[in-house]
Amino acid sequence: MASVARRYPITAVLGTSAFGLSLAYYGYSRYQSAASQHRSYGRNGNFTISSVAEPDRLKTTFPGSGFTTLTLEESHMISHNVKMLRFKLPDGDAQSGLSPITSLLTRHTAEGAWIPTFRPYTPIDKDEPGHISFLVKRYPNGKGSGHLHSLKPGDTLSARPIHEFDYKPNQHSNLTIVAGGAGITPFVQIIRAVLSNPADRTNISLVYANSTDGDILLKSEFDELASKQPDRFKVNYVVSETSSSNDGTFYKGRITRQIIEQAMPARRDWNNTKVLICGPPPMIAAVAGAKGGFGWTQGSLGGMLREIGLDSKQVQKF
Ligand SMILES: Cc1cc2nc3c(=O)[nH]c(=O)nc-3n(C[C@H](O)[C@H](O)[C@H](O)COP(=O)(O)OP(=O)(O)OC[C@H]3O[C@@H](n4cnc5c(N)ncnc54)[C@H](O)[C@@H]3O)c2cc1C
Repeated sequence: MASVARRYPITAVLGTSAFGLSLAYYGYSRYQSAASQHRSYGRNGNFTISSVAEPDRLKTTFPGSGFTTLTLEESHMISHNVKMLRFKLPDGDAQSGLSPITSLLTRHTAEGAWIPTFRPYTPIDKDEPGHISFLVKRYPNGKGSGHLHSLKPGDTLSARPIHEFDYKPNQHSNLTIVAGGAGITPFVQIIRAVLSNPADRTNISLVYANSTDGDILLKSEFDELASKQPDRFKVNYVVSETSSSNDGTFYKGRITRQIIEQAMPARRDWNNTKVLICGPPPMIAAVAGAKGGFGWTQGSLGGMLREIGLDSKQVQKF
């Protein structure tokens, strides 16, 4: 995931150097510009899967500029380090109205700090009116994840949308998605959007890597989608350590070039294929080459995807 790089502006500014300050400004203006760009996407700067079908009935929450205040309704741990957080939207009748793939840039100022912390998180719910939910993995000493895990019902969070990837039905014949850990969250929206649209013929192949099989997020949903639409959605789980209950359906170890090649369509169909990748920076570096500019740019294509002959235009790093 680009998170380590996206952290740089804030950590640098804590060092109070002029360089740190300019990095912080650069980081924040990038988010501003991403949000402005987002405003150009449809009604209220957003559209949803449901808005495609019923554009006039939709009432959306995020205006496309400025931060919106969300109130935590409830939260619970779903694994040893991942929490599900369900927030109330300011208008109980509205949906989030976020198009795939849009994340929310959260902002909070820690006690005693003089500069806010900004971190992106991706809503994973099915656009239920009045609510928005996140799955947040906690990192040791994590500023953003630690803050979200510490929130109690009634506490508030400021967030604004950042559009990460402009998805159009049938734009690609195949999407190969490579995700690591909580890096799956940006792709949940797009997987649901593609597979719930009968007019969309895009095939999706997911390579999803985790430390243990217990860390796999939303596994039952992915398994159900794969069993209902086996020609359109294939899942390949890769786990470093498998439990004794592993039934042999996982690849053991780390993502390899062979796993990716096996997940991708036949080489003759690569022209219209897009590979999307999000996960820990070392995983992104190994699979697709490191992001550039402290994580603010795509960086050149490297790693396994370059070795197998993909072009940088066919790959999007998050
Ligand atoms: C587009 C996008 C969407 C995202 N959506 C989600 C989401 O829905 N849910 C979610 O949980 N996260 C998501 N993230 C990651 C999130 O934004 C933060 O980067 C993450 O929570 C860590 O931030 P932190 O402030 O807690 O940790 P930091 O204070 O930045 O770092 C604390 C420690 O954790 C380590 N660390 C931080 N990030 C990672 C990582 N990715 N892998 C391994 N070690 C790491 C650091 O090395 C450091 O030692 C998303 C990231 C992007 C780019």
